[in-house]
Amino acid sequence: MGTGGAALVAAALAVVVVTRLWTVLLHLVWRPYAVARAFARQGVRGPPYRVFVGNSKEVQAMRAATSGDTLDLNSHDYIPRVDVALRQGKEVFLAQRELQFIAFASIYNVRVPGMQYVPTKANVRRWQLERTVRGTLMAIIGERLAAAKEARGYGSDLLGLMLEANAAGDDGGKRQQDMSMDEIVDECKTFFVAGHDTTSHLLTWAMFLLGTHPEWQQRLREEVIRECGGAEVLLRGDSLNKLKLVTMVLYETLRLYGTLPMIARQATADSDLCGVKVPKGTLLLIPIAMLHRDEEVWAADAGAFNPLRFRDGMGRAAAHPNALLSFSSGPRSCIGQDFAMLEAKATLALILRRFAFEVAAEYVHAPADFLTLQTSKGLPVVLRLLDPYSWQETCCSPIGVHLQFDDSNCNVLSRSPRGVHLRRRP
Ligand code: HEM
Repeated sequence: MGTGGAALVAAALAVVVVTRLWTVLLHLVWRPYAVARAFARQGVRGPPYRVFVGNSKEVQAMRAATSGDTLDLNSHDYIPRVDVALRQGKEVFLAQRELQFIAFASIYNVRVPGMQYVPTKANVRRWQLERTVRGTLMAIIGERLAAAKEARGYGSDLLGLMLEANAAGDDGGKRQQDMSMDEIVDECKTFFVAGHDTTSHLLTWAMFLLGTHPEWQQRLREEVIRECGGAEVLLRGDSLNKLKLVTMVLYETLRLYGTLPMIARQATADSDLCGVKVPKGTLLLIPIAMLHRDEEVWAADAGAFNPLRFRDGMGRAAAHPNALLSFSSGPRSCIGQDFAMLEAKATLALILRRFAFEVAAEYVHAPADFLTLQTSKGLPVVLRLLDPYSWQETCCSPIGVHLQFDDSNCNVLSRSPRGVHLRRRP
């Protein structure tokens, strides 16, 4: 290559480097400061932004400071434990009563652009897991495609419908509803994650609340037996739909211990949120758990377990009909909410018909936010078998169980005079 060629390559490289540098500066310096200034002018303030780390360090320090705290069993105020940034936001929120939302420009982990491509230990593990997930899903899809070739069809479930949409795209003309294989794999991943942990945590927290409120547990048991019959009767969808008290308890569980304590939305255009100007691209964190404890919306007993607030339905439980945000709201709300509620009702009905239960003494009440709201060390409960005729406790010894609602994650920890102990696999 001549001198001219080398100069050309160097110039091209320089253009690429300068463009990249400009983008990095824009994202890491100019934009965060501009957004923080824009919000500050409107009265929404937080700790000052620092290049690269934002407010992550403050958030991490505050989370670390509260991680050892445990709560009283009657306290449902885990906000300071799981999101101390929200507590700080609450101060801003309260100080600026006229404002209707809190904006956070910080995220917990520092995100350096391009870092996701660096083979760090965590990234290598992530890549491995992604390969495994994709491989497993593609194997399932492969079986369906093979079955379809034998003219047995794609199946009538969600995967079958998506594969049909994929095949429809094979005839050349692309339609809006056609799906690529990558889109199908992504949808499957979403459903695996969104459809499993969420319901299992809802059930765990419902068991916690019923285990600490025996009077409600008994009311629910009576309702289940009245509407669905005893343990020997098969559960039916129509009888599950009649379980009003169970539904009320599940809503109250979702309010106090909703699986997703916070969701995020990005402004796709410059917007006006109740008088606060939100610039395009701003990431807004919606602190669901905190909103669910707002006394102006949920009444003075917002911090207490009171399923009766839902006696006239979800829409009338609070000052705003859409106040319960556990499944989010609007066009991107949870697609599986009816299914989740039915699943939870059926599981609770099965348990309530067979067992009386209480939270074991060794339980540590320290809800933790690992993307979903979880118990820190499982939920040890003591189950007492009920006599199927009298609904009284039998004379069998109680069984101590670590509940996880996921048998693939449980194993027998020990057998003790009190029964079998199960614990989550590491
Ligand atoms: C108690 C159980 C559940 C809770 C609390 C819950 C909560 C939520 C929330 C809050 C969202 C919105 C997330 C966001 O916008 O960032 C969501 C979305 C979603 N959920 Fe659920 N969910 C539950 C169960 C399920 C189940 C059982 C399924 C599937 C069978 C499911 C599938 C989905 C899907 C696919 C989305 C994404 C919808 C979209 O983006 O358009 N969820 N869920």
